[in-house]
Amino acid sequence: MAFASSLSPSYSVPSLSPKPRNSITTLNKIYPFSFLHRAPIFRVSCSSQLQGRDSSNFNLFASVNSADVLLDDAVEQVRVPKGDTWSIHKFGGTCVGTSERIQNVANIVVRDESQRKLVVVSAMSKVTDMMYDLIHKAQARDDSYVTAMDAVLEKHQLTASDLLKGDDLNKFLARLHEDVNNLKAMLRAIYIAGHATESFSDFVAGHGELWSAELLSAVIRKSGLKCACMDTRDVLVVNPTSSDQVDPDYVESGRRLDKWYSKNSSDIIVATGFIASTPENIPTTLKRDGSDFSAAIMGALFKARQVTIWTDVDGVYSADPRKVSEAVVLNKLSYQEAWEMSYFGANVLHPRTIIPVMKYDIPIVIRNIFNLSALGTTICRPADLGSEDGLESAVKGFATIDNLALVNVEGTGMAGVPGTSSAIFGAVKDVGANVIMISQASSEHSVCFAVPEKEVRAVAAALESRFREALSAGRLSQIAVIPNCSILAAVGQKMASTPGVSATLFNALAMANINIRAIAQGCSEYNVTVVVKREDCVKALRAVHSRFYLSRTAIAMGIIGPGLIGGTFLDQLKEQAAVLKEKSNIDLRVLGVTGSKTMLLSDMGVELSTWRDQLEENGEKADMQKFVQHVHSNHFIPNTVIVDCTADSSIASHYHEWLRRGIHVVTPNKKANSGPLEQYLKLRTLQRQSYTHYFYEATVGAGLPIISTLQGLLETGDKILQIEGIFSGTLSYIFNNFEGARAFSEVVKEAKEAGYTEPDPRDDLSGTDVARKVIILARESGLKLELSDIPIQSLDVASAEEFMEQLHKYDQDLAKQRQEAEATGEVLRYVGVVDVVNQKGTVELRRYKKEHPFAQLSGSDNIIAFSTRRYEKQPLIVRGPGAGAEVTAGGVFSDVLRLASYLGAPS
Ligand SMILES: NC(=O)C1=CN([C@@H]2O[C@H](COP(=O)(O)OP(=O)(O)OC[C@H]3O[C@@H](n4cnc5c(N)ncnc54)[C@H](OP(=O)(O)O)[C@@H]3O)[C@@H](O)[C@H]2O)C=CC1
Ligand SMILES: N[C@@H](CC=O)C(=O)O
Ligand code: NA
Repeated sequence: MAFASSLSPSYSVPSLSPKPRNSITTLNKIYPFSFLHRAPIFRVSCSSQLQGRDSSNFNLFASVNSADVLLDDAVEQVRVPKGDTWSIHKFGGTCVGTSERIQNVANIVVRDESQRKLVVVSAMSKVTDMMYDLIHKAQARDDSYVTAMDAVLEKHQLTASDLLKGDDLNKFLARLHEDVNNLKAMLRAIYIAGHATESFSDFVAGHGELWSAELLSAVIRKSGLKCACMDTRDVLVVNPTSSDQVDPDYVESGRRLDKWYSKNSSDIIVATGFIASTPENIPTTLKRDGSDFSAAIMGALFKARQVTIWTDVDGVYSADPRKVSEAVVLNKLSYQEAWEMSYFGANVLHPRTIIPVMKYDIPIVIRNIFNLSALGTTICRPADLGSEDGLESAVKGFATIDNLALVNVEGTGMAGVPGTSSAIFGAVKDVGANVIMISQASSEHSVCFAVPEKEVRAVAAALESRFREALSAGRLSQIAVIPNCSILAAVGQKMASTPGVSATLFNALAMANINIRAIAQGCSEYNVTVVVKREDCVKALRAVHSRFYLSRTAIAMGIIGPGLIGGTFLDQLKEQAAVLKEKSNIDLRVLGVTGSKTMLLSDMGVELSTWRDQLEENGEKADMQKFVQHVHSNHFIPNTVIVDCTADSSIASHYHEWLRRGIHVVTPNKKANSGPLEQYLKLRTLQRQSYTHYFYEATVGAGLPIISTLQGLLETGDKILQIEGIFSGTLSYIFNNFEGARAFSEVVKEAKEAGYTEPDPRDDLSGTDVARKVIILARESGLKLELSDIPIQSLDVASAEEFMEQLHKYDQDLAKQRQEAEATGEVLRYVGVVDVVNQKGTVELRRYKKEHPFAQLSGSDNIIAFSTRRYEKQPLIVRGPGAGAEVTAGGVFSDVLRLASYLGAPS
């Protein structure tokens, strides 16, 4: 028979009768978790349904122990040359997807300088799916299986014609045709029966591997090297288990390997991945990730130097790079770390593929076939991890699982009642649900566990039915379902021995304003698992990733109002950003800049030396919603701050919403804190209740420490009596320079040109700006005042421009007032007073003796005197320039750095 001759003569036709199940029974057995290399810790392997997402992982540990002995025996027995001489490579379907790629694989194998090489190869990409499709079609009595078979034939014919010539090509094509004819006959039988057994399917599907192995070995032989092709069904013997897995029969496989090698001895072997046979010689497969498993088993049987798994990614990432664009490729992972990462959904090796090589400390290297310059990730024993990584790598990676629900079973009747957990999880098992994590506080008042969202309804119903009596008797108070949850797991070998890792993790989550719904940490300490709201999951992942892998503190910034202050702030940031990153580990990224008409958005950070040109040339139409959305969520940095450098009340009215969304706000804009009292109080209440920060130092005295001084006094229990001062840089400048024959209007223009005035200078000259500052300080001191409670003179001019043009009208009146003051040895000063004792605020033009500190100012100086219970006789005085681009932008900048330090940056 053609297919029999193309395979090993020892094969029997797949049997239609049920196969004997010969799995290793490990349930309900206590076994030491021996490979931890630590004090003995015992894990209890209970019912597989209760343990986790892929419950078989846990039982694997038990299998290791039983299989250990067998593997040892097998390896002992194998007489083929073993040890450091062999290197194992595994190439997946995409690596051999085209003729060029197969040639590339052959080149890699030839270049490998190891003395002996065994190459495990998968079917060409898509071929396994095509083969299963043939079977489905035949089963469904769909005639098109014939043309589908021809398509598979053509694919391999074309590939072979590209790669081989002459005899080599003819030999391959002859075999291919023979196989296809046999497969057609077999598919015909399936078509007639309308049914295919699992072994029939496995037999048909496995041809993809046979053909790619034949092709690759022929291509390697082209380079003059001897290369044998191994049909692994002649060697690998496995026992299917009940959980859609197989257990290798190492002893029998070793025996068959010896037999095979005695006939096919070669220093290069290309072996089929994925396929194997049962002890009865019935073709089967190694199931999911089968080719990786084939490579690992071969690695163990040959006691290889290394197993290299070739794939299309640079290695194992510290987090899913689709979710965290700054995820890094990990150089090294321990077997246990790789295990945990894969368990939590990272695209690493399936745990079972690690077991055989782990037994002999054989490193597995994950490499990218499309990027040979990437060194890949080495998965090895903990002792080989090295210590070059430092403290931060106590956590190696983060993984997430979405679409979960938490179930919380709560009640006083649970405490001290043996069997409660068993009853809960027994009910869960009965509905076939898979428990992903469990958490129970030691008070025993509640047990909380996570299950896939799609299973939670059945779980809740089962629990309600199981505990109906307890619920009605009040022994259980509730069975609550918390939907829309995700799991975030931090994985790392060194977590066990590094204090403070959990604290750092939880702190990063708190700083990103993420609420943790449940926590679990197994005693292995290889992972800490938290449950968060699904909508927070990516943000949480980015927050913890950035905390452990990026700078200590990464902050995404959105700058609104790149005018005088905003622009100067961006320039200061440009000068200082690198120093901050290097010295203080603070990464400030401006992801957006917006004015009222145009905005500039960037995913990785606006180039700070060219932002003005970029905004002008590439700016898009300003859209505040899009701007905030971009800065806050469309990136990899967990912390966001919006820096509002406008004087706009409508921008200020967004602060509440931004803070509520976890966006920090820094601003020199006085509108929010001097606007309607009710909104102000709402804002401050929200700020105090959350971990979101709102800093506004530059609203009073520009960069001078006025707000922080007042807050310091109040927080340390001092009692404010009065705050009196010259709060306007503009007016200070004007009165400091309004001397001799100079016109008032001329001095005002100078103040405007120096950048001291408000965007609308009428605010300065009318006293409104000072009144706003008085209100800000009054409210900070606890007074509930509105701006309208402070009488100021209103100016009756249509626009700021018109006002500046008509300034000369004020010259005469002010010149007169000044002369009157001078005549009595006094100067004019515009002062603001917060009278905390009498709960009122005032602004007015006052006269001061020339010796008075308020008369000693120069330039745009502000001077603010705090009279308090502690500073009653001599007030605490802060003095210095209180307006201007550099000092104000500096004040804004230092608020941003204060935020960074609140978010964990070193102080
Ligand atoms: N100058 C100083 O010494 C001090 C100033 N301050 C405060 O700093 C803030 C900025 O002042 P300054 O830089 O001098 O003012 P500018 O007029 O120079 O800049 C204001 C900026 O805000 C932008 N803007 C205005 N409205 C909006 C809006 N609705 N949406 C987006 N952007 C908007 C403007 O953009 P566009 O041009 O596109 O309209 C402009 O870029 C003010 O609140 C001021 O009180 C505080 C302390 C001292
Ligand atoms: N225009 C203001 C600027 C600071 O708040 C002033 O003159 O003080
Ligand atoms: Na200030």
